[in-house]
Parts: sequence; structure tokens; C-alpha cells
Amino acid sequence: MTGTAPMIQVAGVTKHFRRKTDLAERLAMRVGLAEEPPTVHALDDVSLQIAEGEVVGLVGESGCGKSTLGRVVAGMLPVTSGQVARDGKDIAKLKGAEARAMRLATQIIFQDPMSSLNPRKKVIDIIGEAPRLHGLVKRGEVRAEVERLMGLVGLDPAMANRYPHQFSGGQRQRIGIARALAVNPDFLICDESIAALDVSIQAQVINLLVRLREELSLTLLFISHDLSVVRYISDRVVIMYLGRVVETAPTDRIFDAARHPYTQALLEEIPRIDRRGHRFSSVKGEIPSPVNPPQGCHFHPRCPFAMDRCRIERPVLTQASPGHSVACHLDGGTGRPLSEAGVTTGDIPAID
Ligand SMILES: Nc1ncnc2c1ncn2[C@@H]1O[C@H](COP(=O)(O)OP(=O)(O)OP(=O)(O)O)[C@@H](O)[C@H]1O
Repeated sequence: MTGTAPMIQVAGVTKHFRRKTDLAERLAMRVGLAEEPPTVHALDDVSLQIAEGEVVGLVGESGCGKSTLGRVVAGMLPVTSGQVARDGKDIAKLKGAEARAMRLATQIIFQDPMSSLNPRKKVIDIIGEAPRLHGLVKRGEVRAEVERLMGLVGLDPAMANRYPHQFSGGQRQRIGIARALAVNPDFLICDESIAALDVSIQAQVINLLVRLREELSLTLLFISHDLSVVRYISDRVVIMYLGRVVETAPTDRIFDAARHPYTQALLEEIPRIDRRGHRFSSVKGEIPSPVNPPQGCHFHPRCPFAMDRCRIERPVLTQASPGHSVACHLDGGTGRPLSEAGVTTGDIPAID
């Protein structure tokens, strides 16, 4: 650990993909009847930090780059440019034991536990495999360790010999959480991990994560397209739009004093019972394609306050108040540019 470096630091990360092609397109390309697929701009100069012990909610519409950012932060995807650092060290430069330790210390829990749990394996093997392979428990101690983990996530340890299909959706998500915890991570990325569950089951899994965070001193990145879901778990919320971070603030400030028109529109979409008199109507239209993102502010084609400047100039993420940054040429739609309100961009510590 280097000095006061945040646990996770994403610095100017851009990630491009070649658009996925189907078989017909690939054949057409091979015989010269189609051109190479265009580039998908999944992440565009994204910077953010996550402090040790913090729970950060990452929110945005489908396709805005949330999962890509999660996988980049976990070291599962290389970046096109920029850096991701863990405790001040660039994860792309980690080698051998240090790289392995980083991979174990960061675990991702995915949305659909059924597709990520091997249906032919018993729960004892699903949860016990990684700690056994990595030598974290002795062969004779695997059962006891799996039973401990099942108890930790609220599953009956007597069910260790059952298969995933013998559990409910919520229980399967708990199996996924136990499997992630089995290698003693200190950082969990939950990628839409409760989106497929009923609302009451979602609440139970969120309560479990809140308890585990306390008991195990975990740091969490909680990815969701739904602001109301992240509200109850996150210390801070990061709002993404088409590959860029547009606003980040402590959770209360996002709900009480959101300044970006996109965040305000997302708040509008939360059922009225949850809102406190926000002024703007919901976001209109479709999110543009990340193959051809709009020039200037990516949000300008859907923004009711777009000015000429928004169509040309990219707004910089600018600190509006301590811990609250916004990338908008306007101050929350009032017409007052943030840069004239005497605000500055926060300092970003150096990465080794
Ligand atoms: N491996 C890949 N190859 C090509 N394009 C990809 C790949 N992974 C993601 N993309 C594209 O990158 C963009 C961002 O995708 P990503 O999955 O990160 O978004 P998301 O916000 O997590 O969406 P969702 O909520 O639907 O999961 C999308 O246009 C997606 O199609």
C-alpha cells in the first residue's frame, strides 16, 4: 500500500471493442462484401476512485459501460488507454504472486447465478473449489469451510450436497456470494447481481451484503441500472452515460441535490413515493449507439437544456462541492456554468 492511495483508482480509462459480428457478417467480410466492424466506445476517459471500506453504486442505462468498467477494475479486461490502480499500483504491471493476489482479492458476483453456477456440481464443490485450488484450505477442511461460508450467507449448511437447481433464485445468489467470499476478497463487484430477483428477495440480498460489508470490512462496487436499488447500500453513487462519468456524489446528495440533467431524469423515473419534488421530466429518447457517440456532451441530444457549447465541447468532471462532481456545462439546468461558480477539479493522486 502506498501512503494515502485510494484502494481503487481508475485514471483516464478508455476501452474500445470491435463491435460483435454474427456469422453472416464475418463471411461477408471474408469475401470482401462487408467492411470491418466499427469500434464500440465502451469507456471514454473514465476516472474515479474507491476508498477502502466504501460502497460505491455505479448507475446508468443499459449499454453505458457499467459492466465493462467493472471488468476493467477487476483486471479481467485490458484497457485501451489509461490506468487502473489497486492500492497505488498499476494492476497491468503486477506480475506473478502479486497479480494472483490481486485477482483473488477482487471478486465479481454476476447477475444470473444459474448461468455462472455449474449445474452438474454440488454446492460443496462450487464453493469449495477455489479455496482448495489456491491452497487456502486443506483437503480435509473443505467441508467445514464450505459449511461456515454457507452459514455466513444465510444458507443451511445441511444443503451442501445439493445441486444449484434445488435452490431458489435468491438462494442461488447467496451461493454465488459464498463462492466469491471463499477466497477471502476485500473488494466485491456486484454486477446487476440482484436485478433478476423479486423485489422482496432483492431487499434480502442487499441486507445480506450490508451485513457482510460490516462483518468482513468489504469494499463494494455495486452496479445497477436502477438508482433506487443502489440507494440503500451505497455511500456514494457514480452516474454513467454512454461511456462517461457524468456525476458522482455521496448518496444523499445524489437524491437531494443532483445537478446533472441526466441524473435528475433518472430520479424522475423512481416511483413518486420515493422522490422529493424534483423538477425535471424523465429522460426522453434512446441512448445513442456507442459506435458513433455524439460530439461534445454525449447527453446533449436528449438534454432539455442543451446549448450550442454542449454540442461541441466535452464537459469536464468538475467538483461542485466536496465529494460532488458534475460533468455539465450548466449548473443543474439553471444556465449558470459550473466553471463560473468557482469550482475546481479534484486532485487525483499519482499511480506508481
Ligand atoms: N466483448 C465485447 N465486444 C464488443 N462489444 C462489447 C463487448 N462487451 C461490451 N460491449 C459493448 O460495449 C458497450 C458497453 O457494454 P456494457 O456491457 O459495459 O454496458 P452496461 O452498462 O453494463 O450494459 P447492461 O446494463 O446492458 O449490462 C455496449 O455497446 C456493448 O455492446
